[in-house]
Order: sequence, then C-alpha cells, then structure tokens
Amino acid sequence: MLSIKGLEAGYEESMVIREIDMDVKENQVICVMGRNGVGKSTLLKTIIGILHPKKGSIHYQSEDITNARSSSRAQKGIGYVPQGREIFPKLTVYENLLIGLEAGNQKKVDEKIYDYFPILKDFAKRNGGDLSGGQQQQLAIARALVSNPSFLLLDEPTEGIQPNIVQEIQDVIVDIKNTSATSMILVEQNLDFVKSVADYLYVIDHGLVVYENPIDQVKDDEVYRYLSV
Ligand SMILES: Nc1ncnc2c1ncn2[C@@H]1O[C@H](COP(=O)(O)OP(=O)(O)OP(=O)(O)O)[C@@H](O)[C@H]1O
Repeated sequence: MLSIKGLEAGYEESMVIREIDMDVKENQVICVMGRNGVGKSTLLKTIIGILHPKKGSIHYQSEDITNARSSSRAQKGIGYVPQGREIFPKLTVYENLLIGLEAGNQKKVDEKIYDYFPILKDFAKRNGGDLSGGQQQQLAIARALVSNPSFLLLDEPTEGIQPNIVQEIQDVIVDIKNTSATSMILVEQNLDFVKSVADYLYVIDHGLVVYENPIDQVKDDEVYRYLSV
C-alpha cells in the first residue's frame, strides 16, 4: 500500500533520514520508535510531502507520489496528525473539524467521530485553544479522521497526555484497525502503547532503520538498547 525506498531527507545541508526502506500493507499499523532527534518527525513530514526527499521514492497504492504536493497526498487519502497537534486555537472545535473535511473528499463530519471523542460534540463551540492538551490531541486526531483517510500518519499522539486519554486514543486506533482497511504509521515513545496497537515495529537511529520486527517477535531489551541515551 505504501512503499518507501532509499529515502533520504533533511533540512538544507543536513541529511536527517538516510536510506530508509519501509513497506506498509493495507490495514497494517506500523510503529516507529527512536531517541529524540533521530528523524521520526522528518520521516512523517516527508511522507506527507511537507518536506521533499533528496533521494529515494515513495509509492502509494502503486502510484509514485515522491514529488506530489501534500494537498494531493491528502486527496489520495493520506491523513496526518502532526506532533504538537497544530490545531487552530482561535477557531472553534467544529470549525477545526471542517478544515479537516477540506483536506479530503467527505462532505460532513461523520457521527462516528463523536462516538470516538464525545467531548468534541460537547465542546463544539469552544475555541480549540481553550481545550486541555489531551482534548486538543483528540481534536487533532478527529480532524484527520473526518476525511476518512485510508492511511494515517500519527506523530507522538500520546506525548504529554493523561493516562485516561491515552487509553481512549489507544481504543480508537484499535477500533479503526478492526473496522476498516486503514493503515497507519505511528511515531511513539511508549513501548507498551506500541505493543498494544502495532503489527510491526521499526526503530530508527541517526536516520537509519537499526531494528525491525513483527510486534510478536519484539524483545523489549533489544528495543530499549536503542532508546536509552
Ligand atoms: N525545520 C528544521 N530545520 C532544521 N533542522 C530541523 C528542523 N526540524 C528538525 N530539525 C532537526 O532534524 C533532526 C531530526 O528532527 P526530528 O524532529 O525529525 O526528530 P524526532 O526523531 O521526531 O525527534 P523527537 O522525538 O524529539 O520529536 C534534529 O536534529 C532536529 O534538530
């Protein structure tokens, strides 16, 4: 479904990700772990098209999207939840969701979004900036889901979030996996969370894949070896 080959990307002269190969199949949840600053967000930004690769290719549903605009990737069904949420603080919760609709081909906000995150219905008229961090994260995920993506990129959705909301986000990811064909790449720091949602794990270090395994073959100590500072 998504195939990345020999991907290299970075900022100006600095190469951050180097020679990354990754394959994601339909309905698969892939997790990417790694220490701070190793290039996880850079990888997602390159997949969604905010950054253009210096080398390598990205194919989505057999189509070469290596040089496609990010708006066209969104139209093709790739949704993105950036690190730090990036919701619009002066717009209401509902208006934030409408912006998510513009990215895709859906016409209205599916009630399922409110089944996932009931607080967004209760707080529909509040400004996004007045929500708690956890509620903003729910809004950021919902904003990506309203366009009914076939592929979802999630950048550290549990970072700094209270445990009950982490649990809700986990439940939503598992439900999407169980009830749709949607695939995901999830950047995450929490190995327990990863093991509860993922099918396959990649660990990145210095811009390279240094460890990969199906989740049922992942050994915690091997992963922690790459995560410890
Ligand atoms: N806009 C930018 N311009 C220049 N360098 C950047 C920019 N954004 C990130 N970097 C650098 O690229 C490297 C990788 O950053 P990236 O955000 O991809 O790491 P990460 O693995 O997602 O880290 P974290 O876990 O802290 O979010 C870091 O050295 C960072 O300082």
